[in-house]
Amino acid sequence: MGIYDTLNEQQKRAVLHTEGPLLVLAGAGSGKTRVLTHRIAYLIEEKGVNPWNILAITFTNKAAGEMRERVDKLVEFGAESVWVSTFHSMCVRILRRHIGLLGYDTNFTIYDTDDQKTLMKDVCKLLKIDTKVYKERALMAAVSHAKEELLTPQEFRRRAEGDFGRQKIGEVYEEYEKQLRANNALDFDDLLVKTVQLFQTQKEVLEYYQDRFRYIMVDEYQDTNTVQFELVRLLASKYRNLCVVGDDDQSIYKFRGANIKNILDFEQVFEDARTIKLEQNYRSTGHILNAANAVIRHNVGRKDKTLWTDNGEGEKLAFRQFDTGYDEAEYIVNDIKKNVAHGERTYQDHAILYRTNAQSRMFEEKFVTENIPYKIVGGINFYGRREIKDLLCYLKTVDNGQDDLAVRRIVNVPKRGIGLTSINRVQEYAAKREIGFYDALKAVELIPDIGRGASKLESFVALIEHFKTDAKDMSVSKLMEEIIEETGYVESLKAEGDEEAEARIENIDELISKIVAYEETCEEMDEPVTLSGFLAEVALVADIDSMDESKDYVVLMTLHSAKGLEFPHVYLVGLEDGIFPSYMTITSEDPGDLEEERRLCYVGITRARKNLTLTCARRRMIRGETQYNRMSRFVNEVPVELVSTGVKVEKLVEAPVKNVYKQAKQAFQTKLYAAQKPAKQFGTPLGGKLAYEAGDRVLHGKFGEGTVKAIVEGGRDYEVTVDFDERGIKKMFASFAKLQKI
Ligand SMILES: Nc1ncnc2c1ncn2[C@@H]1O[C@H](COP(=O)(O)OP(=O)(O)OP(=O)(O)O)[C@@H](O)[C@H]1O
Ligand SMILES: [Mg+2]
Repeated sequence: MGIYDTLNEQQKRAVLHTEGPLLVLAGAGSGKTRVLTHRIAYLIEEKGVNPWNILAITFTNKAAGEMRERVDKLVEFGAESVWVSTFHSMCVRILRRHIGLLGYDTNFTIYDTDDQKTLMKDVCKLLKIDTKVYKERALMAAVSHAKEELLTPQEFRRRAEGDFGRQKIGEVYEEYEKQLRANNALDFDDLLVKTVQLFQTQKEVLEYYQDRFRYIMVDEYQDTNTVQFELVRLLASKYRNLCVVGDDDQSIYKFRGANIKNILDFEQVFEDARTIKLEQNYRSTGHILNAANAVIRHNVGRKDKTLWTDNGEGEKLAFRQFDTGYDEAEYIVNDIKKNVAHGERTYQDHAILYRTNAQSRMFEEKFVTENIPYKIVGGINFYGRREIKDLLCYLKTVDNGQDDLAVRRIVNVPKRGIGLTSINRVQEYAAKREIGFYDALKAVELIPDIGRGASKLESFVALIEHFKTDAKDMSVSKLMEEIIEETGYVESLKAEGDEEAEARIENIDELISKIVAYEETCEEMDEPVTLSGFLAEVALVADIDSMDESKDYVVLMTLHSAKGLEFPHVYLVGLEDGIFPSYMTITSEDPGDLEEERRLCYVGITRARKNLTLTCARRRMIRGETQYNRMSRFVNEVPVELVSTGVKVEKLVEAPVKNVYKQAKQAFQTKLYAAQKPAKQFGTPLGGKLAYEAGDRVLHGKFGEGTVKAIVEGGRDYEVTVDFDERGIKKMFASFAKLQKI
């Protein structure tokens, strides 16, 4: 039996222990996730378990995807019937079927953080809450925390008796819930809470899923919170075949309610649970592992365990301290360039990990000027961008007119002369009649004092209704293109004279690529393509999912997002007291906070397989001010003999520019532009005359002087290729490029 031979003794024991509760508690890179995938294979192939009866829960969609891939490789038949899922997507799937039993519509909307914030603002306004005293963000966190702890608004208020501040929060929580429900919407926490409620109140549903999921596995168990634990407990309580794997040293989500007690109490909750420890690390070199062990040993509240490896010592860790954050970024980008130029590594072998998203900017700028492909995971989240949100709100409105926030966002976007006064009148009317915003719009003739605004609102409704009709027999991508076309969205971007219009249009194109990809996956999986399905998927894409392994680029992300992943070369940056560990944790009265920060450092170090570079800067600009920071205490905790601190940077060799991604995108764009009806042109109308031609010297605002190489008709506009003296060859649309003949 080939595949099980690659497991060590303890791993094998964990794989073979299939009946009854099992806890695998082990350090980073010891093969916990690998045990889970092999266990799934073993259950199916050796124990004859129906794949349909297996549920594997992971933390991120990315991890779920990887696990799915590994299982597909190991299992010959039936792998696709195994549910490999995150908590959230599992809950969405269940709720889409059964939430009717809780009085919701099955096409409920999922609110992301931005939507939640807008809603919270509304709630505060309605309750006349002073948002200087009660900040929206803090209120959102309080509500979220209550949900993680499975506290209803009523229970929350009961517990808050006698505490004026908490009472106020309780009121907010109650109203917030009311509004969500009125909009037929759930926030992220609700996905879990409602599923637990469903299981608690609907015995048959619970039993159905208990029978369905006879074998349950949970990865990254140390980061489950109360509601997640409850969900797993309910599902597993009938057959008790539950295997959880985790590492108490990697618990990094306390701020999100993760409860380390879930790991420590596992043996109590599930009596007769077996515990298996894994001690051999297969991921990293000896030096990297020793550094990780040395750092984590400074935490007091932990079960001691030491990992070993027979991978050999490997190279020493590199440590570099720079004058500024800029120098730090420059060094790292050049280092990566050098590694790639030497043919030792590809771009995707490198990951830059930082404490907070804001730290990405400096690196981004450097990557852009060096023309190195990179990807930010999280941070400037694609789906957080204005144009993407606008278009998604159109889709949401077409799908489910009950989402007031979505409708309000687009009612005058692009501008169609609908004023705030009209919108407020509609809003008031809706509130008074206790109906949705869109329903009020549909009855606009009944709204008093609406006056001249009425006809514009009516045509907005007509437009949406027209899309709704079309949506019935149109693919999602076609629908999206139609919406873009008929609302004149792109044209309006252009007309705004927004400097970023070109980037925004690229984003829109990217959204369409995303929709097409969704449709293709559905086809492959033989699942129906639906607008609700697409929106649910989008709502679920944790930031981490913007990472796509098939493309070659450097990955930048926060330490939190890096959990469970591995890279040949990792850069841990911004290692300064005040940044990492953060200022908050240094000054906190609770020493537990610093320990959590140290666990985060342990997670970071253990992502590296072969090379680990630690960097910091003496001074850096933060929120416009220069800060002088000491080297992080975590660096000091790494034994000095494991570290090399060479100061000289080798001479750089130019890396070959390999930009497959851009090329693919350009090809797509050309296709998309060509597909659009020429009647809706914007930009330099084709057939119009440009002031220059191929061979001419031209000047560009940003790229300087260059020579025009080619001019091609690109559907809506001329596509001009220019060889810039300083910046090389670039393709651009004539109307955006604003080239001047010189
Ligand atoms: N017995 C083994 N033989 C060879 N390689 C192994 C073995 N066990 C694990 N590995 C490899 O070691 C690496 C780490 O494994 P895995 O990701 O499963 O560890 P983990 O314990 O889940 O780590 P983390 O705590 O970071 O999530 C992977 O590349 C995996 O393929
Ligand atoms: Mg893992």
